[in-house]
Parts: sequence; structure tokens; C-alpha cells
Amino acid sequence: GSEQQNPCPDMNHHTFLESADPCMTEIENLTQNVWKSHQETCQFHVEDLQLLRGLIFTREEVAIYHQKPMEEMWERCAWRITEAIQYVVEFAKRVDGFMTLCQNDQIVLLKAGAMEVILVRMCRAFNCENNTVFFEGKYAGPEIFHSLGCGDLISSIFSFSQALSEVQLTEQEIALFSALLLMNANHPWIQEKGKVTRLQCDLTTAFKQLLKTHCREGILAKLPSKGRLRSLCQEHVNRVRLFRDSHPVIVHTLFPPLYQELFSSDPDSQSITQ
Ligand SMILES: N#Cc1cc2c(cc1C(F)(C(F)(F)F)C(F)(F)F)CC[C@H]1N(C(=O)[C@H]3CC[C@H](C(=O)O)CC3)CC[C@@]21S(=O)(=O)c1ccc(F)cc1
Repeated sequence: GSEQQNPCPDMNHHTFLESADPCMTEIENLTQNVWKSHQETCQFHVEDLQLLRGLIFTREEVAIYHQKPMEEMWERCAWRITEAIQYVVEFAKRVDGFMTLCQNDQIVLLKAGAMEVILVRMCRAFNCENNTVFFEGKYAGPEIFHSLGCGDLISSIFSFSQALSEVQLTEQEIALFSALLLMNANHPWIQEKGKVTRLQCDLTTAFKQLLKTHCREGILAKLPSKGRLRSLCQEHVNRVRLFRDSHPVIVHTLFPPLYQELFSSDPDSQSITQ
């Protein structure tokens, strides 16, 4: 009879949608919102980064970078990471729910997670075929960062990007993974733990739902562990502090304020979400 065709005979089409599991559409809306926020706040579109892979620094250009003093190279990278941080701040502000958090929690989450999001975003600008990354207009191998004087950190950044690019994350996966890296309710300084936990759990549901829909659950085992990302970022912070302590004047005059706040030690430095 008609019951077989229509499992809920007493509901016509539109009431069925309204009575469908609301959190399902909420989760789908959240996925769309995070994906859109990511697309709007990346510095480069992944298609452009792919197209530019043919543009690689020549040996002569690399030699010029090697002649640059350490301070200049640090200042160049500092500006670039400050720029990247500003884009990540904008990403966070566009993720549904983030702006409902109190100012303190927004700052704590960004200070703890911005660098991790930048490292995940970096894998879009990384070419694992020749171990190069997009930097200042062309693709460069690790040797171009030689004058920074932190070869081990650079090689760990490159091997991290190598491992992550093998997962071949889609933009949607990068978007949701990035949002999850930021929404970490377990951070000790969080004041409204409940609100961040709710955001974290909705984003986890959205991420799991996305992976399930695209039969991509297998990547969960290949994603960098929280510990791996955290230790890499901690290594960054230590290096930057090391450089800052040995070049106080440079850092306080030339380094962008946002960079100093992000890498500064005191956890309650003023807001970075102006
Ligand atoms: N100052 C710096 C610094 C700056 C950067 C990184 C690390 C550091 C430190 F690791 C250092 F210096 F020690 F190497 C630091 F400081 F964090 F410790 C990694 C993310 C990079 N980055 C990107 O890859 C962007 C991310 C966003 C993406 C997009 O939105 O499309 C475009 C590409 C932004 C800054 C940048 S970089 O390009 O200067 C760079 C520097 C070293 C390196 F080995 C590779 C790249």
C-alpha cells in the first residue's frame, strides 16, 4: 500500500524536513560555514599554489638569500607569519560560535592554536615532489632558510609538511581540521569551558560526518597527533625567543607586534583580535 512508498504517511514533504533531526542540518550548516570561512581567509587559493609549482628559485637566487644577514631573514619570515596569523584570526572570527566566546577565550584559543593552523595551511603551499614550499613568490627548498640559523627546526617543518601532504587533505578537511585545532576546550586558561566544549563537539561531529560521507575515515590515523603539532610549535616558539633574546633591539623595533604577542611568554598579553 501507500505506506510502503511513504514511510511517514501523515507528514507531507516540507513538515518532514522540519521534523528531520535538527542537529543534522545544524551540523551541515556548520560544515558549510567553516569551509566558506577557510576559503575566504586563506592567503592563496590552492589552485594558484598548484599552478605556481613550476616557479622555483634558481641557484643564484638561493645564493642571494644565503648572503642575507640572519636578522633580515628573521624579519622577512616574521612579517610573513604575522600576515598568516592575521588571516587565521579572521578565519576564527568567521567560524560560527567563535565570536560568542568571551574575549579572553578567543585570545587564549588563538595564541595556542594559530601556529598549528598555519602549519596545516602550509601543506597547501608545499610541493612534496621536490620538497619545496611557496615563499616570497616562488617555491623554495629548506636551504633557502639557511641564514635563519635553525636548520633542525626548518627540517622538522619540511618533514611535517611532507607527511601531511601525503594525506592529500581536501580544502573542506583542512577547514574543519583547522577549526578543530583552534577550538581546544582543554586549554587551562579557558574561562567558559562549556561553550568551547560545545563548539569543539559540534566541529568533531561535522568533521566525522564529512569523513564518513566521503569514505575518508582512514585519514584520521594519518593526521598529525596533537602532541606532534604542539611540540613543533613549541620548538618554533623557543627558537623565536632564542632569536629575540639574542637580538632584543631588532625584535622590539622591527618585528610586527602581532608576532611578538603570539610568541611572547605572558599568557594574558593584550588582544590579538582587534
Ligand atoms: N618567523 C617565522 C616562520 C614563518 C613561517 C613558518 C615558520 C616560521 C618559524 F618556524 C621559523 F622562522 F622558525 F621558521 C617560526 F618563526 F614560527 F618559528 C612556517 C609557516 C610559513 N608560512 C606559510 O607557509 C603560509 C601559511 C598560510 C598559507 C595560506 O594561507 O595560503 C600560505 C603559506 C607563513 C610564514 C612561514 S614562512 O613562509 O615564512 C616559512 C618559514 C620557514 C619555513 F621553513 C617555511 C616557510
